[in-house]
Amino acid sequence: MEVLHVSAECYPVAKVGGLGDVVGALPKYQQRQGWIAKVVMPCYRTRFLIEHEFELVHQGGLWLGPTWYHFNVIREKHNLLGFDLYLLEIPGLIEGDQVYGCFNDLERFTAFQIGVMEWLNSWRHHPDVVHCHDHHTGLIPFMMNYCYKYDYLRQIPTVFTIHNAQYQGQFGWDKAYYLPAYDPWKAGMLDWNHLINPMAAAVKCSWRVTTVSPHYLDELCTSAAGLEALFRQERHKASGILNGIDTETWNPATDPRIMHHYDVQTVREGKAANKTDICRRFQLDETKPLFVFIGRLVYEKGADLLPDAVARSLYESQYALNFIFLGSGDPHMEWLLRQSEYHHHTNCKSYIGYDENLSHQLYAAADFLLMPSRIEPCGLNQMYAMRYGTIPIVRAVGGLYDTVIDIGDPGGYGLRFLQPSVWDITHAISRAMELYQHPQQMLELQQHIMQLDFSWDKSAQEYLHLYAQLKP
Ligand SMILES: Nc1ncnc2c1ncn2[C@@H]1O[C@H](COP(=O)(O)OP(=O)(O)O[C@H]2O[C@H](CO)[C@@H](O)[C@H](O)[C@H]2O)[C@@H](O)[C@H]1O
Repeated sequence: MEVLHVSAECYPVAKVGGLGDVVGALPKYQQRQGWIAKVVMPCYRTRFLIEHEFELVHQGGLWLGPTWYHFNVIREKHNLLGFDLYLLEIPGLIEGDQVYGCFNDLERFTAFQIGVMEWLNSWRHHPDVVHCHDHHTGLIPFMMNYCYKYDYLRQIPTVFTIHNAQYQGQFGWDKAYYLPAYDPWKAGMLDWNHLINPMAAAVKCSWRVTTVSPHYLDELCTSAAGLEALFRQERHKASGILNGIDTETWNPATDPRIMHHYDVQTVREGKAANKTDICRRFQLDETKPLFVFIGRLVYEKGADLLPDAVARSLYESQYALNFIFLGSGDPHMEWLLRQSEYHHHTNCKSYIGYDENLSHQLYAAADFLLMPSRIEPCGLNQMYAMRYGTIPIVRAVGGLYDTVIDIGDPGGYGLRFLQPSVWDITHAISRAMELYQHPQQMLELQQHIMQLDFSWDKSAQEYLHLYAQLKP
């Protein structure tokens, strides 16, 4: 069985968020389970490209409307990631190390998808499945089905995984000429609300659709940024497969990014040593419980609620706790967090920016991780936190609902709250403070969550079952 993953991100080549983590790990686990897994992504000029050796495997050309682009496909030479990694270079269009947010994202990602189609069309054999991730690859299932040029690829099963349905990549019909000629009777497959919507097109045209947690799939049927009716309609071919985590990259016993390694037996001392380091760096009192938030600063993640929750919790607890925020994104939210630090500088610190090393160090040092998400398709941070013995405080939504059980419920090991509101977050923090007063109970919980199995093995198996059902 051979699967080709198509994605805009793949760790450690280029990562903006959780999509990169998943596409960097799932193929590796699939490969270990005896399949052939390959990844193709755009060739950004990241450090990975500069520091590793690549070989040219294909040269071709593509039309983006009236414009002709030459493209190359290069392969990483030494199989460093545990699977074949292909980068699609389009000189003059995909330049620089930026993944998203260029003025011409539409052209970059549409050309990337057409390039993938052209390359696939030239293969002498077929992959058994083409697995696309999120809207940047959402036009591929449509092109495989309805573009005359790619008739040869129609029999290949396609799977589309939704990591975040908030971003759909819509654009106007005036840009329809970017696509290679397609059956005009099928134009409706591209349309949602009078726009070309790659996310909707992928849901309609893929053989199977998956979401990154079962609960998120249920939520999409009632709340999907305008696509609810579509999800209800296509529910029969959709399933929720919970993400795993790469337990080799994320292992407190070996993680090269953290200062003090530890395991289940040494978690108390190990976390204390990491906490001391971090608290010294951020000039915080290490005897107080440490709460951290790590993530993209966007409305979905509820980051805007944090400043008020911090102020209230500090006031109620008489400044008996500390916060560190690591994130970047919406400038207004960045400003809010900076203001929070300014007003409560003895107890609250923020690092505005992206820092992979610091994120690992915070998972290792913190007592609690806050995730007040309004929307969370799966969430990886809570699983990383648990692997590092950090107790998650999460809003019961999407994958957070599927992965964290409240300590008040049988078998529980985390803290859950219902509403994305300052009041609910503050209440959850006060429950955590109460727990912190009982070191033995904390230790038992830490040891328990470190042993929970969130590895990819089970989920990779579920994808295998799914692929096996797809017979051309
Ligand atoms: N400033 C920063 N510095 C360092 N590291 C940072 C960082 N900001 C974020 N990260 C890292 O980026 C990743 C974020 O992953 P998430 O799953 O939480 O979110 P994201 O919303 O990007 O992913 C989407 O896709 C994933 C994968 O399917 C789903 O889990 C998720 O719910 C969905 O929203 C984690 O590895 C985190 O440590």
